[in-house]
Amino acid sequence: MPHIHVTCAIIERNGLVLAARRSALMQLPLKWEFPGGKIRAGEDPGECLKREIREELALEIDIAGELSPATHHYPDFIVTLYPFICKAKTSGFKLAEHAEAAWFPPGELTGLDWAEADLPVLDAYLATLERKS
Ligand SMILES: Nc1nc2c([nH]c(=O)n2[C@H]2C[C@H](O)[C@@H](COP(=O)(O)OP(=O)(O)OP(=O)(O)O)O2)c(=O)[nH]1
Repeated sequence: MPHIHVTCAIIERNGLVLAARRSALMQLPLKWEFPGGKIRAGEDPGECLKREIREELALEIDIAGELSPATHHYPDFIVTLYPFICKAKTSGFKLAEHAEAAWFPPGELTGLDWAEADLPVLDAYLATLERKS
């Protein structure tokens, strides 16, 4: 069973969070995710994430923190997500791969149809916001 290692970005700006919807042609079609991608051999995870976000959304980010990695078993592969909390330098983005992306108030994120691996990541992120409030 393949095991892939994927960085993903929880990108904040002005109290909103960016979520992206996978295209119909991608694996896990039309599921919502935190954008990111596979870590290349020898690549620093933070650099991987900045590269992926630039490629997929033409967005520049700063990394502000990270959450614990989360491993999920899909029927045909295993993924470990490495989630980073990021700040976007600008609000505008340009879709290169995703079906759509949008800025959401954190409280609306749970209503999206997430890739299953993201559910514990989303819970952990929302818990960090609870602790801050
Ligand atoms: N980017 C991302 N991928 C996720 C998340 N949750 C989740 O299960 N995945 C899965 C979907 C994909 O099978 C895999 C990531 O692959 P990808 O296609 O986004 O990565 P990539 O851009 O490096 O792909 P590629 O260059 O090989 O086409 O991880 C998530 O929040 N973000």
